[in-house]
Amino acid sequence: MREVGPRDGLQMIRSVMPTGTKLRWIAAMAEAGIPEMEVASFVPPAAMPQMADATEVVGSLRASHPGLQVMALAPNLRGAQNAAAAGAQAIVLPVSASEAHSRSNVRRSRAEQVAEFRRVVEWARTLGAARPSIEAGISTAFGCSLQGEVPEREVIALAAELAGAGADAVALADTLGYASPRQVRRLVRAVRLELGPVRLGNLHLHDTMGTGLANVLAGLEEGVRGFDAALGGLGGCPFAPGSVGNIDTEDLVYLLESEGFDTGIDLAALIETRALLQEGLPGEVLHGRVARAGIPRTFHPAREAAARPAEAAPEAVPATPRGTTGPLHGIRVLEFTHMIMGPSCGMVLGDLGADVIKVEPGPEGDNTRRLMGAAIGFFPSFNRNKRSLCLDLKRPESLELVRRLAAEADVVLENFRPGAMDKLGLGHADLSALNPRLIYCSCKGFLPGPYEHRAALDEVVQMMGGLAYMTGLPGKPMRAGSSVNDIMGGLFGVIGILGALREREATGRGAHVQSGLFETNMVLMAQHMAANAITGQNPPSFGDPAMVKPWSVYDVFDTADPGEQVFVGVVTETQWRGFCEAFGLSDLLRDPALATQAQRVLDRSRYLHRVAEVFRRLSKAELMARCEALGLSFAPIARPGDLFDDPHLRNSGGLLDTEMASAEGAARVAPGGTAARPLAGLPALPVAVDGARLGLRRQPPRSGEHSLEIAREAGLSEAEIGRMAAAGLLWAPDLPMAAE
Ligand SMILES: CC(C)(COP(=O)([O-])OP(=O)([O-])OC[C@H]1O[C@@H](n2cnc3c(N)ncnc32)[C@H](O)[C@@H]1OP(=O)([O-])[O-])[C@@H](O)C(=O)NCCC(=O)NCCSC(=O)C[C@@](C)(O)CC(=O)[O-]
Repeated sequence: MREVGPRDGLQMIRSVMPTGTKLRWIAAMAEAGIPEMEVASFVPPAAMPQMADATEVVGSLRASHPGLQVMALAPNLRGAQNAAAAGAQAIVLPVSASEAHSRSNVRRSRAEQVAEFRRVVEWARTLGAARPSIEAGISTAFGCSLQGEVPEREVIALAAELAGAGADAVALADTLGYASPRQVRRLVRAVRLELGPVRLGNLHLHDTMGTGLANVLAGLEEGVRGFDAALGGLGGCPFAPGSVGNIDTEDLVYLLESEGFDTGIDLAALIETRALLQEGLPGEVLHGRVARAGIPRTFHPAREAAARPAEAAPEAVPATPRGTTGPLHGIRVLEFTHMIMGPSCGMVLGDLGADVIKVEPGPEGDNTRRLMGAAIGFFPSFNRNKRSLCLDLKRPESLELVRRLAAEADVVLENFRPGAMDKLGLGHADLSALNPRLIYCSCKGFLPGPYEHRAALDEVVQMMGGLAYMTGLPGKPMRAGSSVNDIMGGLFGVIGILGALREREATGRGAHVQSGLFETNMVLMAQHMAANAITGQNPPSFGDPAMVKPWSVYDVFDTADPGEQVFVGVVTETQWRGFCEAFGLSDLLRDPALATQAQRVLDRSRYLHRVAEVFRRLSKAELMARCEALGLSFAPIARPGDLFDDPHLRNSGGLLDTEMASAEGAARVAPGGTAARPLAGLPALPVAVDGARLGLRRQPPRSGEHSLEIAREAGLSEAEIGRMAAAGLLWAPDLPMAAE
């Protein structure tokens, strides 16, 4: 919070405030907690008699308020030198984006004022460590009453030029108060991208059109954390006709505190300082809604609200249960995917609360819906919590809608063949040029390198990446029984996206995230590569009887129930003792050849057949109950169909009741055309946050189920949507299909 009333506010008032009253007013505001203030303007007193006491004001405040950041405005080198001599810790030099305003305000062209700014920076450098910081304030950044529109690209270029000239910060000023929140978002975003977050200075807003506080919110959303304001809403630029008051400091404090930002300012004490302002400016009308209405009893400063126990909080909207909105609520993902790797990445983002739009070819949608055999379950497993938009991307007329969506999206996600998205005009270069904040995630077979042009499947990378060797029998490589790399590759994509989202908060810039199937498999192989490096040998595979199991008991055993097996693990000395005693094998404890785990591991044949005999006499249920009572690790050998009834999964929110209708391949398996289970509990994400699981907000969509609502949200008129549908560019189940 920077108070600019003593400078921007007073320069618009004809009467001159007595220096003594001014100093008392500024002191009172500082004591109310205002941390920094523009207290004067170093201009010729003849031009602005209100500022004739600038040197005295700055000098006196530096002496009386060492904790206050004392700042001043100076239009030129001479003013900056005077300000520094008086003791100003920071100097703001105005540089107009509007040529006409520049000539009216500082009687120089914009280029001449930039040159003046350079001179100021160069002079300041000669002062060494004690120099004041030099800020550039870009006036009329959002429009000008003299010139009219101020092109955004000129403001961005000016900001870059001033930063390049050595500005410590570059602030954006809406001198006329014409800005809208949308304009603030765009310009702040672009300038921040150009300068980085550190050198983006304050947002200086006026409230001419009543949009001041709305613009503050837009700035906050774009990461701005410094705002100028004037007590009593005074202010304006005498050289920009039509310029009226700054946003009001008291109202801004009310807004920021209510939004949870701790300004460190005592609002009541601040409002009291209006009396001193009024005393110095008798007859002047002061603005400000909070001061007029009084601070409501419902107001709780951020620090106080944070310290209040939850039950004492005002009747709060009940916290939205996690899983209803989720931590990625507000993030928009545009997904172009098929199979597993891309869809699983999008589903995790959707589970975390993002709005995921899956763009599918029409009218039948993603081919994955119609896969058969072992792939029959792919679609419903990896496409919940998404909306479906059916578009023909091969026709350039469709691309306008996709571009509109990409311009507003946070994330684009794709897993097509290398180069396929570029061919469509939707590659990273195309879309990031459209939306520099975009995070573009490509899930591919291989990361950049010699193999990057290759297509890949999970099985391919399991074979070439050693996993099939490690899983199979000697001479019989075997892939893992699930698409481990596809799913994990999608997850690594999510991790990259989350990192890029976090980084974007600081830089304002998106990123190209890439995730590779082969490289994912290599994460799984690290332990075996390390084993090879240590022993000098390839480890035997898990299917190889020669593999040395590192524990006393770590095997699958038959039980008395025909065909039913149980895995049991005995992995510590304590477990071994308890196990032998409980199962009538105490003699093994007395055998000196089996005294340590290291001995047992090398001589398992000496006792494992005894263990197997004992277990074969017990039912599956009895064996598991005894293992559970003993605290041993054990597991039944489950098949997929057993898992729907697993009591732990069922009673812990671990299964999400998912419609199977999107698995269209099922119609060809089950006679009669219906899947065996129209609704099935499929696994939720394996994480709980504060004890809650992430849930199902949307069933896997029908193809094109949300085409209409998405097209409308993107701003297409009904007529445009109708034309696209008639031309066979866009499909929705409730629209008449295009003529074949
Ligand atoms: C999987 C492959 C090999 C298939 O490779 P592919 O068959 O060559 O297909 P594609 O995915 O590259 O191309 C899709 C085509 O559809 C088009 N298209 C797309 N959307 C639209 C639309 N809306 N409207 C109109 N057209 C559309 C798109 O433009 C493109 O057109 P083309 O360039 O061929 O003319 C490849 O995609 C790839 O390498 N992807 C990256 C790596 C990857 O994801 N691999 C894993 C996929 S396999 C999997 O997930 C399951 C599996 C098999 O691994 C399971 C297991 O083994 O356990």
